[in-house]
Amino acid sequence: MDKIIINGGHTQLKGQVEIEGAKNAVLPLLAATILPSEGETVLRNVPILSDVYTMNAVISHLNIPLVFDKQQNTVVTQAAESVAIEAPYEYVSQMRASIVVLGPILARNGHARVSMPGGCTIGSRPIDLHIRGLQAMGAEITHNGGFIEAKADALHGAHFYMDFPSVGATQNIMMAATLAKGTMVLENAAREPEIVDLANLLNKMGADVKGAGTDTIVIKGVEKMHGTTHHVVQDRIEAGTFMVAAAMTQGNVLILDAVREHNRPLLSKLSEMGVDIIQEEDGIRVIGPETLKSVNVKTLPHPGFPTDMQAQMTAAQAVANGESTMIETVFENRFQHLEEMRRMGLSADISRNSANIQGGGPFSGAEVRSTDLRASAALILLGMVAQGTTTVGHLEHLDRGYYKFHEKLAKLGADIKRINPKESCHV
Ligand SMILES: CC(=O)N[C@H]1[C@@H](OP(=O)(O)OP(=O)(O)OC[C@H]2O[C@@H](n3ccc(=O)[nH]c3=O)[C@H](O)[C@@H]2O)O[C@H](CO)[C@@H](O)[C@@H]1O
Ligand SMILES: C=C(OP(=O)(O)O)C(=O)O
Repeated sequence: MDKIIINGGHTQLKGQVEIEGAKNAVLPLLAATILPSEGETVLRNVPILSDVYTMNAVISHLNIPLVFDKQQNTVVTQAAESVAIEAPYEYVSQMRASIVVLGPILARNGHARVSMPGGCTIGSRPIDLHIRGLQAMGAEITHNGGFIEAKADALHGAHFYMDFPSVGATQNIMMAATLAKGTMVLENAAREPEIVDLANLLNKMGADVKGAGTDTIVIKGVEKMHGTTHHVVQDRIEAGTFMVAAAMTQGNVLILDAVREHNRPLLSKLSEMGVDIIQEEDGIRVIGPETLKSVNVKTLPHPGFPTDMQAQMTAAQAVANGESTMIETVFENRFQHLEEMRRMGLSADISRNSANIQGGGPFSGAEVRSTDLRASAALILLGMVAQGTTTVGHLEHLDRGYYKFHEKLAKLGADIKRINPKESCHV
């Protein structure tokens, strides 16, 4: 099994780093390729990640011809005359995000069968909002044999208020509404940059989506959609991870083409911690201070502090001077990395969704395991600060969302290597 080995305690990251296209944008964009009934769709800046392979497999399974050119980071799909109705367990069990094919398959076929995604290590992750949104548009939904089956002779527009601004539900409902009759008004919608990226692609495909990036999205149904070309937005979570890495290692790193607007809550917290943030022509430079100051952080839906940066920010609080509280409000079980960090010397008390962190260390290298995607990145960041050798296992989580993470860190000066690279998952 692959492992990352870090020799830490002396790392000062320096240089510049390129960031990939966003995992959380490209997965729904790939799902949107189900919608066009004519033409070719070209997605550029597609990251080489195991989740992308999984979504590509789902799309191909639906009879949509798809070619992934890894040299060019491009996916090309051809509109299918007839799209299959079923996304099987085999794929959905590998990646929860495959649930976002439900809306587009239903929109194209009037009938969709998607395996129930189930929970994952960070929480139970129900899909009630996806289902209620589709029901509001006239879909009949049944659960049978581990599948959700959705049927609608003709989806229609409606008003739907989401109890919580779910990212996936917003994407599913938006895509279902593109080909519905009439106007869909989605209130308390998610506002993430990845939602805006999806709306931009849908509009280029001929849809009529307005308000993405605000809490009310209005989708006027159109007769049909066509292929187009689209550049996937930058991964703000990968960018943020390198920002935190620079901050934790007294580093000086230029995050190329980073978008300040997409990482505002993180940048503001890093500034409070004493980190220098400089906007340059080519990106954002992050300079870590000699000693980081602790700050309290609470995760929230965008534009609040992203839950996908919580583990990495917890690693930063661990090395910062002082006590801090991390409150996780989005997922109910997203503190497993703390247990692994304890093995490296972390002192933290967890009470429900709140962790009190006594920062400052000292930290020593240890053998730890990734428990989820962002936990793996956070453990590697702490490993760069801890004295001695840290070994991080279960890299299948890391490969879902980071492309050549260890190589990028090594290029910035970290003493890090990955062993058994041949067995690595597609990457
Ligand atoms: C592929 C992708 O883009 N994944 C991101 C997406 O996940 P995802 O789209 O799954 O996240 P959601 O925004 O839907 O979930 C947020 C919260 O809402 C709850 N919920 C969601 C749907 C629903 O029908 N009912 C319900 O109760 C979830 O259990 C969770 O507690 O947004 C999350 C929140 O920013 C990120 O951490 C994930 O990285
Ligand atoms: C939780 C994440 O992703 P997913 O929703 O794909 O599990 C993440 O990207 O941190």
